[in-house]
Amino acid sequence: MSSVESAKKLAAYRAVDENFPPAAKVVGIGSGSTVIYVAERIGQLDNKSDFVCIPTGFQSQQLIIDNGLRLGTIEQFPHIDIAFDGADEVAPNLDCIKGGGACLFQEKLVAAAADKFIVVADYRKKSEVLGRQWTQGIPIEIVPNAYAKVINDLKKLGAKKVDLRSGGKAKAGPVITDNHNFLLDADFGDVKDAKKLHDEIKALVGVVETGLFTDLAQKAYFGEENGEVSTWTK
Ligand SMILES: O=C(CO)[C@H](O)[C@H](O)COP(=O)(O)O
Repeated sequence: MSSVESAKKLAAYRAVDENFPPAAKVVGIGSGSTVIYVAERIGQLDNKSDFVCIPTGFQSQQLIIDNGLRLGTIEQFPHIDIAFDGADEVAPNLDCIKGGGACLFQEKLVAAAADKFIVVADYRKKSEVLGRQWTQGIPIEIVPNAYAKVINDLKKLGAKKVDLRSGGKAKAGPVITDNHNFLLDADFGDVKDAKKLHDEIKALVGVVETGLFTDLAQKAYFGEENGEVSTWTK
């Protein structure tokens, strides 16, 4: 296993071991490559028939099923005890950029519905200022036919570059999210006030949600290159 992969696993296992409430009834499961290890660890619990897991997208739903966990929906269980998720970049105040895996809307829905939101990541995600490590831009989910207007609006707000995320080799044309929307990646350089920028972007007609997660995470676990785990707490 590479050092990055083992860092992800260490962070995820430690986060579950230290935070999973013995009496949990509803648990949010995020998306991405680090959360794979969260689902694996939760799947090793003896009491896994006692709680349901709420996914943040298609991949997350498969992780829940593959690890023998009970699947529920956010419509059935709008109050979540604890949610675990990865991040693309984390600032010391625990503001995050998320959405690299195109799941940001459901990830934010689950995080916002959770009493406790724990971030798991490897050492590359730590950042003094958001926008310095994750340089491809802030992911923004938009209603498809609004894309041209929202690109113009984002440039007026100060974005240096805005890309309509494409499917690359896997799909000609734009990525379609689990909610049948498009994604923009907007590069604003250093993000000094994530809440303010989020509010400005969210106010644009056509925007569904932004990948700026502010005031949501209580603790972040980082797997380090040397095999240790460090934490940042709000
Ligand atoms: O926000 C996300 C998906 O939309 C992921 O949580 C984020 O991209 C981190 O993924 P990984 O653990 O693979 O680095």
